[in-house]
Amino acid sequence: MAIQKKNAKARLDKYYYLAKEKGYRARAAFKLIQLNKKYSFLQNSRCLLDLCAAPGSWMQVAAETMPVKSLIVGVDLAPIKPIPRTISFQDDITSDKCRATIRGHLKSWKADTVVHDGAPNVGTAWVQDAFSQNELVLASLKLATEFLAPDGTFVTKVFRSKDSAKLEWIFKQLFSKVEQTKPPSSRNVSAETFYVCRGFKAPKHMDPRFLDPKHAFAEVEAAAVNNEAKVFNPEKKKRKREGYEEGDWTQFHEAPASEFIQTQDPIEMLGNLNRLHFRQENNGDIALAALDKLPETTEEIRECCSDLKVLGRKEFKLLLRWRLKARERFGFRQKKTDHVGASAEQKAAADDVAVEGAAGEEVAMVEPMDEEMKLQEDLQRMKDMQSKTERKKRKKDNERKQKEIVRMQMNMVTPSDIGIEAGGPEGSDATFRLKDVDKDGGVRKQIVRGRMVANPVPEVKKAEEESEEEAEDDDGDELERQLDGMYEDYQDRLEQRSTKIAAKRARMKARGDEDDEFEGFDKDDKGADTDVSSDADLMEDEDDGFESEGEQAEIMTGPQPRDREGALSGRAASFFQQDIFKDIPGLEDAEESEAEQERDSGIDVASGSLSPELKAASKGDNADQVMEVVADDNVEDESEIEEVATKQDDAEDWEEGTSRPTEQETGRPNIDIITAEAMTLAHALATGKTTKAQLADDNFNKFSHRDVDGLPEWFLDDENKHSRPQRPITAEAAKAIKEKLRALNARPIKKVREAKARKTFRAARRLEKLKKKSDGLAEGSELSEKEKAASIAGLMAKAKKAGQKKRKQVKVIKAVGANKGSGRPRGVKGKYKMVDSRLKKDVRGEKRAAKKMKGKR
Ligand SMILES: C[S@@+](CC[C@H](N)C(=O)[O-])C[C@H]1O[C@@H](n2cnc3c(N)ncnc32)[C@H](O)[C@@H]1O
Repeated sequence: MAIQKKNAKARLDKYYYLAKEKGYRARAAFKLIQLNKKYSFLQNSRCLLDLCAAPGSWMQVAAETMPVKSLIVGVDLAPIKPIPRTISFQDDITSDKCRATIRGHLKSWKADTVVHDGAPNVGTAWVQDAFSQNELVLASLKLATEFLAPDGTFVTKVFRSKDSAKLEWIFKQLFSKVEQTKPPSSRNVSAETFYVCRGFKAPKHMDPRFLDPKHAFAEVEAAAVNNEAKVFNPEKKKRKREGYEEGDWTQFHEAPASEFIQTQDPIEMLGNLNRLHFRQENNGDIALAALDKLPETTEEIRECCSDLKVLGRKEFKLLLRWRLKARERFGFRQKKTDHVGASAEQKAAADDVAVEGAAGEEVAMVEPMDEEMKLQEDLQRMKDMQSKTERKKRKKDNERKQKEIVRMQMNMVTPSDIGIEAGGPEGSDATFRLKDVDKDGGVRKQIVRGRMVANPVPEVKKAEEESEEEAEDDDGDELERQLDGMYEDYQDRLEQRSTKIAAKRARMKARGDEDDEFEGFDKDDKGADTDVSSDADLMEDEDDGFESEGEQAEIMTGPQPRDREGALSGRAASFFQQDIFKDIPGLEDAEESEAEQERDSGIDVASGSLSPELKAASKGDNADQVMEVVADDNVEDESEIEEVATKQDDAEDWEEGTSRPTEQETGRPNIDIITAEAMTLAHALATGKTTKAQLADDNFNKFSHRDVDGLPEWFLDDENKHSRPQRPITAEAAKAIKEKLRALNARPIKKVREAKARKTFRAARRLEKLKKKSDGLAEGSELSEKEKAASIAGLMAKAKKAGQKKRKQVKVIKAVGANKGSGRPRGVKGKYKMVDSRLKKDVRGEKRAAKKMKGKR
């Protein structure tokens, strides 16, 4: 009961509610509305006949849509409440009485449109429903042919069934245009569909059998079942699209095996049955018993007989051979088949399965496959297999490439990943083959960083050509080179993320023994911070004075800018080095305060108290070790972001003419200590707890003088990281580093500092202008002193105002009179806010409530 209720509820869809709202008697109204929208037959009709019209929603729609004074006649088994401008009556549309009544109503008129939405009373079996609905359709068509005007339209509902095609054929004989459609308001779950038949041909004579359901839906003899195909091509299963046989209520069919031996058509049996059994019925079957005992009836044969639906060609042949042998044993007469022109093998094969009985007995032949067909089949199978594997491979490759791209874009590619893939199985045509990328890593860098260009730049092409030439290189060497290149890229990326590593690399460069490979801080680099002209251009536009993100990222790759200018970016630093900034006190202050901060941070205190040993160590061989300890990864706090400036770095940094004292002048090494470990070491040296010799000694181990020739850089880096003893750190050193970091954190961020500097710069410029103007006023004009003073005061006020940001005023409009209601009040421009007494009360109420709550707490 509950389920029924639920289903009934589910049927109340939007069309149900729409019909209710519009006053239609049934949701079916929308079907006619939608059909008419598509085919526009109602507008041009003057006379309409509605067959099966109750409760009358189609008649309502017709009355609404058809021209005034149109004739609308509706009939149904059920009574129809009167509808204005329409005639309705109660009758069975299949009856003669109904036809006569319609005639009486139409008189001499002919209908322009006949519509039929009939549905037999449901509740019986579906097949029966469909059949009676089709009968109803034929009955309505019969009436239509009688009352329709030539070229008229017939619209009918049809339930999809195997007879709908027959109906469609009939419609096509009577109408010039027949279209099947399902309006959106017709539920998807419903099998109903609509036929709109236009252009009634109005034939003068019609065979009465034409619209007789018995004739119209008479079964055409079913095509013979191709059992041979079932038996000899069992792999190709045909779906039962037309349903199961009439009267065949079971899905499982079996027969005694003896019947299979005796039958004239063994193929038919094998094709239709599910099982051949050896079961003895009550009255007994001697033939079956004998067959059961035959030595030819092996276990395999029994197994095959037990489920014929799963057998393949081989098994069917086996059964057919078994049948022949059994027949031979039972003395059935065999007929030699004449295979004229057939090959010996074909004959043998055919003989194998030919059923030879008495003279004139029907023979079932199994045509053997000839050689060519076999070959073709094999070839086809092989081709299929090959294309399948290729497809699989392509799919796999595509998936891998997709993943690789995503990883590249996310900067997640590690050298080892690429290394594996580069040497992987993709072959020479792989899109991301790194072999094809230039050796200096330019393009490769772009690829690894996910900035790959769509069209290869000339260098890439060149690299491709080169790589083709190099293709004969030893694979091992190539892989090694690629690994090295990738390792460099990896280092670059790490460097971008961590200034500490950048500092380490800078030190290595300064040491003089370095690599040409590391070019991160090359002065000629296009993105380098020393390009003053371009920087000036960039900063000219004050509003977007900050670099674009990409540029910023590049600037951030090098550690120098912050070293040199106290956290101002290289471009900003260069910009502020212009003459115009010389006299701006704020800017100098900012720089000085930076420098002071740095001095006060305790770093210089520590480095200043370095013993001569450490100073010497920092310059000598041991400096490497000290520095490396300084920048060692073994730190608790990853946020240690101070860079180390060596002597050489400093020399380069201050070339530009700033007045920072050199190392020689101060007599102190410009060393920053950034790890607790380095601080411990420095303390130990400073306090004399250790000596330079001791330090050198400590850093000596069995790996110190190993032969590093030919070892890849990534390997050495790794070794350097792990072949060094872990040094203890002291509490004081850790505290000192913490202090230093605190001081660092207290600094305003770079962007804030830059913004402040820009503000100061603008103020200075304004002042400059003001000064010029007031000078002009004071000197040139013939104004009195008082007037001059007033104009200067005015200028100053103006300049001050210009410095302040203008705030857009918001007009407050009271919502009374004409201002009440929605939309912008008349005569009000710009931002405005509407207030009314309600809002005022609400705000006051909120405030009161908040106060109360506060008091409670
Ligand atoms: C879906 S309703 C029609 C709805 C109608 N088009 C409307 O808009 O209100 C189907 C109708 O067909 C009618 N019907 C079924 N068999 C009939 C027959 N033999 N003669 C007349 N009407 C019949 C039923 O009484 C039922 O009212």
